[in-house]
Amino acid sequence: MLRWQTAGESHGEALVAMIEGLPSGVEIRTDDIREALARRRLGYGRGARMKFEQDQVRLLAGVRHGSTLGSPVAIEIGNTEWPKWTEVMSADPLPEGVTLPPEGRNAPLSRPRPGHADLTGMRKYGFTDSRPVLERSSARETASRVALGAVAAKFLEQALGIRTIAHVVSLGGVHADDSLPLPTPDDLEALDASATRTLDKEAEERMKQRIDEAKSNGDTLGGVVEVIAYGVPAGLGTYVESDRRLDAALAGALMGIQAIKGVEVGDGFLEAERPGSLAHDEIVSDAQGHISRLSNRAGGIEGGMSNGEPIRVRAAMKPIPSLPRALRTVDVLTGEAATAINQRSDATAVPAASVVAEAMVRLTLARFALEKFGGDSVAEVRRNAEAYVASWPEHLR
Ligand SMILES: Cc1cc2nc3c(=O)[nH]c(=O)nc-3n(C[C@H](O)[C@H](O)[C@H](O)COP(=O)(O)O)c2cc1C
Ligand SMILES: C=C(O[C@@H]1CC(C(=O)O)=C[C@@H](OP(=O)(O)O)[C@H]1O)C(=O)O
Repeated sequence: MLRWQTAGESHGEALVAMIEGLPSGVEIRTDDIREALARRRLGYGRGARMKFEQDQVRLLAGVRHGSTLGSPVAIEIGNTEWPKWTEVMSADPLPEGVTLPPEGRNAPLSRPRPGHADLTGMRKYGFTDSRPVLERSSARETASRVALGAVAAKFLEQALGIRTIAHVVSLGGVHADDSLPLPTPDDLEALDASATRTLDKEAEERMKQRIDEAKSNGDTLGGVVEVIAYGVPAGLGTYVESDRRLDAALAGALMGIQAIKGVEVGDGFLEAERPGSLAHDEIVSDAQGHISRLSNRAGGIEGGMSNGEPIRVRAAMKPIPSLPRALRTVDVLTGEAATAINQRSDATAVPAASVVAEAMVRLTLARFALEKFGGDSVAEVRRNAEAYVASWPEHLR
């Protein structure tokens, strides 16, 4: 089974990510990971840190001469801010006699921020300061998952021809025109060039205006992102047990991203409002006698299995909870009313969240594809997948 794990604090020395269970022969370069990480840093409304934080990537293990070995892949992403944080975040006790002045970045954070893990994290782990909580609950961690997603993407494409794309469908209540054609992986350059990762230029201008307004009001914005996966063969996941459903796994993977509060598969919540006659994807036989669909409202998943249509999932992100216009809280040291600490922060990170969501979809599809097809080398996975499809009667392929 494909497994992955990450470690690292937001202002620690580095993030570390591992993925185990990939076959040999996946071609991957440090630059592929670097590019994915650069994409996550961009986006209109990102805060100051993203302007100077450079992700220093090292492929530490599992890859030789640009190709995976079948052994665990380990990736390190160094924090360029580390020199400023070495003492505050030192793993070892500070040398005898060295104490940090209780100001600046050393100041105890006793005013938990609503909308963050701060308050409950302090109670749960026994801290009187939210620093140890925010260091790991911060979305800095998503850089590790994007790095892993870049590796999964190479596997999916090389073994199975699966490609993904992610975009922003709404930001701060401004919706991109949903009658526009869905983006495909060929739109990646255009999406990279877009400040809000949307192909609707007119909506983009309004989104940017909305972000500017929010910023000048000391406020923040959320939005909705969508990931589409093309070329996924029918039959990943299963209806036979709930915990093996592909839709459930994708929903869990997306909900596991910081600040994601809702997930839709296909037309999702809109489906609940439609009559059955307008909610499903009718099956027809085309001119060549091949089975096909008249629509894809299901988002490529029926019965917990991919059905061969593009997979389409959406995630709703809440507004960034660290507001310049600070929210009310209580100082846990004095019990007195206070306003939440507000360090520099993003006005919105919805474009970045689309990149993170894509990484989670890639990882989840890679896990399900390996479960279905197995194989210790890319060539073996490919052979298994081809034999599987070839086993269907001609008209079902
Ligand atoms: C890519 C990304 C960037 C984020 N940047 C910030 C930020 O700069 N400031 C902030 O307060 N929250 C930021 N967040 C959101 C917090 O990490 C998130 O709201 C917090 O972890 C609590 O969310 P939860 O209740 O869903 O875990 C970001 C989230 C993501 C996905
Ligand atoms: C560092 C990243 O995002 C951070 C996510 C984040 C949060 O609270 O989630 C808060 C901010 O960090 P800081 O408080 O150090 O400015 C963001 O910059 C990143 O995405 O790489």
